[in-house]
Amino acid sequence: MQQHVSRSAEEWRATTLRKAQEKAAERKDRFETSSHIPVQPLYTAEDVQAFDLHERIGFPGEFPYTRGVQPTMYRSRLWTMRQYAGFGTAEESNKRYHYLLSQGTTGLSVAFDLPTQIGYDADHALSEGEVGKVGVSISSLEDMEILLAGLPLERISTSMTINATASILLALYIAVAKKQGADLRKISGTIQNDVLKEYIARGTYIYPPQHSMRIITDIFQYCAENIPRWNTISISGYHIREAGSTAAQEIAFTLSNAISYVQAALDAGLNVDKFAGQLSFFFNCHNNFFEEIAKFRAARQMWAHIMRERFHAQDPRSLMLRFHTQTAGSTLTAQQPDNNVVRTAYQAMAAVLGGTQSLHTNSKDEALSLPTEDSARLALRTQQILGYETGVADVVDPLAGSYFVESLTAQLEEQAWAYIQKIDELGGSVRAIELGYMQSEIEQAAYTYQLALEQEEAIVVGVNRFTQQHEPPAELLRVDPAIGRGQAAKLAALRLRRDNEQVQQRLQALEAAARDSENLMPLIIEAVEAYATLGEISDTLRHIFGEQHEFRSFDA
Ligand SMILES: CC(C)(COP(=O)(O)OP(=O)(O)OC[C@H]1O[C@@H](n2cnc3c(N)ncnc32)[C@H](O)[C@@H]1OP(=O)(O)O)[C@@H](O)C(=O)NCCC(=O)NCCSC(=O)CCC(=O)O
Repeated sequence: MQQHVSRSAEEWRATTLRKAQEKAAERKDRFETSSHIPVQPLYTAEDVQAFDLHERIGFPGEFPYTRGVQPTMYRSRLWTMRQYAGFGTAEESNKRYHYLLSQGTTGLSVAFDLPTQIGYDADHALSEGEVGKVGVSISSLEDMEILLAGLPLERISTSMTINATASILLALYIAVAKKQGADLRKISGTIQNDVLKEYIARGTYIYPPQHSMRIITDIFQYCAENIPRWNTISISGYHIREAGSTAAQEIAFTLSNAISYVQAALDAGLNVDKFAGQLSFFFNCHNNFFEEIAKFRAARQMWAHIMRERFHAQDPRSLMLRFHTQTAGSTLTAQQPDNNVVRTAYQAMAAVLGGTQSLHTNSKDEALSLPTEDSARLALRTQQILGYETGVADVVDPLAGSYFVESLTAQLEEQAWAYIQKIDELGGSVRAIELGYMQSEIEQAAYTYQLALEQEEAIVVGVNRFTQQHEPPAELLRVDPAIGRGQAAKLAALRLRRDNEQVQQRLQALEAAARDSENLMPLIIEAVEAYATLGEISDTLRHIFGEQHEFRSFDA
């Protein structure tokens, strides 16, 4: 039977297809995906003959989880609609979260400004001009109480995009949850806490790698014992992709980083099944529809194998790659911003067909500014239409068995395994980052794409094709530039009001623990509860751990 199919596909190519191509030449000499996988005109059973399809895909909710981590997927529960939001003051951001919830968003996702992300208080000289710009400004427990006012932390899950200062923001969240009287064993959410990708692609790191890894493993251990439903890290390919990587690199570098986190935790003496179930992932969803779906399926399968075979995890939850997706910010265009609604909708559909657990859809104006309330609502409506109107959520992993998607999944995997092997040979992710390896691979991929764009091999509608002369100005959100002064005044008042002796004692206790190997989390929680600020805590750790500057560039 297989022979018959393969023979007839070959015959079809030699006869019917060839004749058709003679009459109507194809649009391009070569069709390929972002990872340079050639795309054939047709896929048939022969493209999946080389592997045991059943073994590769299995069933949903079972090893190797290619078809999804939940047996019923969206038939029981739609993905979490989790719109990333936050700007200006805690008051303004809190208002936006209540608004999003009133419009049907099902999870919260907090964006912090750059000073908060790199451990400077709003009144620090280096914070000037940045306070409240790309996210909310949080310097102390006082701000966090306002940010989370009226939000039931036992019932809603909250993601916080915070990395170098993740331990502090988590401590602040816990402190507010305790004040609300919430049961810490019930609160759930995610901190991004993925500093390795900050070194590679995003840039908000503070300390050198070995100290960052120590803080991260302290968090794994603290959460496993105290807030067991918390996702302790969101190992992110998103920013690697935004920096210009291919889909295959996105999988490979993310999983390589994940391997390093697991290894660091094991080296610190943790038991794999005690922490691995709360590791989570975060991917980009870019434009190449089928490649993106294949990417999610490949990553899930690879992670299950890594955890079972490399780390000998036993608990099924440790083998499951659970992930959040954000549509690709880098595909949004400042030109003809309405087109971004369409791009985002296609990308969102690919994320859902790929089995995402949680999704952020970008707003149409995000190439120009933070989203207005209206555009944030339209982005959420895009998800709601996908979930409630299109029917794509009614069946589990509908594209399994597609010759094309399965073939792409296998080819992406092959490329990603080769990268993982290369990184292992270099000595693992941390070493590869120090050598500048991932950074240089991404730069090369970004450069290749830029050339394709300039030579118009890659088309971006409204940018290098179908442009429009006169575009009406868009209505944009503006963050009040006076916010920095207001935040500084608030902090000055706090520093006068709080018990400064207690603050100093707690910072000293933290410093002593940092010199030693004691878990830092309980001490950071005690410090924030005494209203020590984010900047003071970060400075205490800077003093012991030092600061990381740029990495070298890679010599192949
Ligand atoms: C694990 C994820 C990915 C998703 O968690 P969620 O809580 O949303 O979803 P979930 O775990 O799938 O589902 C919640 C609960 O429902 C259960 N559940 C779900 N589906 C089910 C089904 N079909 N049958 C039975 N149970 C089901 C789950 O097991 C879970 O319960 P149990 O808990 O009991 O199992 C988490 O880490 C997350 O929410 N991440 C979001 C990250 C994020 O928003 N990042 C923003 C980055 S923004 C960014 O970086 C932008 C750029 C920049 O700033 O640079």
